[in-house]
Amino acid sequence: MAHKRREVAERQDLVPAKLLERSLYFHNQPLSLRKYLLRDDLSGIIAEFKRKSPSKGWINQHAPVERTTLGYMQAGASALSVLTDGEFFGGKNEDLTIARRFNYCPILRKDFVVDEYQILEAKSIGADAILLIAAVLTAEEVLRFGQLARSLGLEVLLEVHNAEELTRTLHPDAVSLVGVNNRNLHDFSVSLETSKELAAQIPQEFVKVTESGLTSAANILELREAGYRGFLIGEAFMRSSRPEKACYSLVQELNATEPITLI
Ligand SMILES: O=P(O)(O)OC[C@@H](O)[C@@H](O)c1c[nH]c2ccccc12
Repeated sequence: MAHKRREVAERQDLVPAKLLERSLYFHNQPLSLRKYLLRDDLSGIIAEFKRKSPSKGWINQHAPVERTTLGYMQAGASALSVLTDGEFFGGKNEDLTIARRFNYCPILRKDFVVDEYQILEAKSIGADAILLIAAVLTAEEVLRFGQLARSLGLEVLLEVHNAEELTRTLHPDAVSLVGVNNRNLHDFSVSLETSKELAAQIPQEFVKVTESGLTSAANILELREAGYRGFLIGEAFMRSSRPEKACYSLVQELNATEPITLI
């Protein structure tokens, strides 16, 4: 997080917050991730563009962001998640601006938010929603960052790993979706049980998203049963040389079990 703070300070030297804030006036009304996930004619899949990760190293160095994100949406994803962190995930802000230019759908900006400036930045690059990670934030920060995001029309997905993080940081004035991360931050192991166990503790008013380690239609159906409406999937798609095709196959697999064909 110290690295993130330095990076934000450098960017703020280039474009001061006041200047960035004034430019936001010209931006379009964001799309609601909540609403897209609650539609029952869509898959609920949030397809992620991620080149590398701390647990796996490089996952995909070559897939172009234009073709991949456009392909994800054509395949039947409900929304996109784009990593903009460079150090650990090989992303950049430009990846999100490109995804924005090519797609009409909610886009989640995935980064480590430690400063208000990053929220102005998220809006300025065309995001519709931001991620706040409970494990690295205080309850006061979640509230402050969440309210700023809301005032800009951005939705907040609060990421938690356990009940302690959930009860400590969940604030209805700041958060509209809760994401349960199945990946253990300490040893990177994944268990879908994490999502199953926490589901009942998340109040109804929040849209539930399950994150990490999802690989099959069976995983999605199982977690939908448990109350989840959003399914964040990165690696299972990105490890293919054509991530959008992997997404298409998963949606087809899901369609085979659905009474209606998902669009
Ligand atoms: O690649 P996976 O196992 O499908 O996981 C996607 C997503 O959940 C993961 O990238 C993620 C979840 N929370 C994060 C916070 C920061 C960066 C990345 C993440």
